[in-house]
Amino acid sequence: MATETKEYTYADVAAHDTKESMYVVIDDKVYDVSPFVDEHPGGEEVMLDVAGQDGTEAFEDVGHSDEAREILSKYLIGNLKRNENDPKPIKISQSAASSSGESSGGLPGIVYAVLAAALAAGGYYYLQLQQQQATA
Ligand code: HEM
Repeated sequence: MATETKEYTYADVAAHDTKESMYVVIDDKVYDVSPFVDEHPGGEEVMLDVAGQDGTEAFEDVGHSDEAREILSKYLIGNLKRNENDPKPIKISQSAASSSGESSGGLPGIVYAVLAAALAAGGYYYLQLQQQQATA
């Protein structure tokens, strides 16, 4: 009740990554879910996977019910104060898959940029073609 909008940094959250004291970030809000770990219908393992981290994607991927969201809201302790170099929300399924192969960093960004450029160019030529056809 007394805890209103306290601000936590990612480092504050990361310090609570055990079953006994577990903070988790969901949608930039910080939850102390320690009392719930044992009760979680999905098991404690998955909770431990996101303990002290941003579990937004993991939480959303499961498609939790409104009831689950209500339970979550009971454990709200504050807001996350994000810094630029904080890690991105982790995704359980991906972190398991990507642990085997190490791909070079920066690539996805370039891939998106090239795709966007290709789409833009494609759209432009398509419009030009249409105009040519209309005036012919
Ligand atoms: C952090 C706070 C969390 C809360 C309060 C929470 C709450 C709940 C609740 C109430 C259920 C029962 C089904 C429902 O109502 O949707 C559930 C199921 C489940 N949760 Fe969570 N959950 C949390 C985090 C997570 C995370 C991080 C994962 C990671 C993948 C996860 C995975 C699952 C799975 C797999 C089930 C389905 C279990 C089954 O039906 O056998 N949960 N959770």
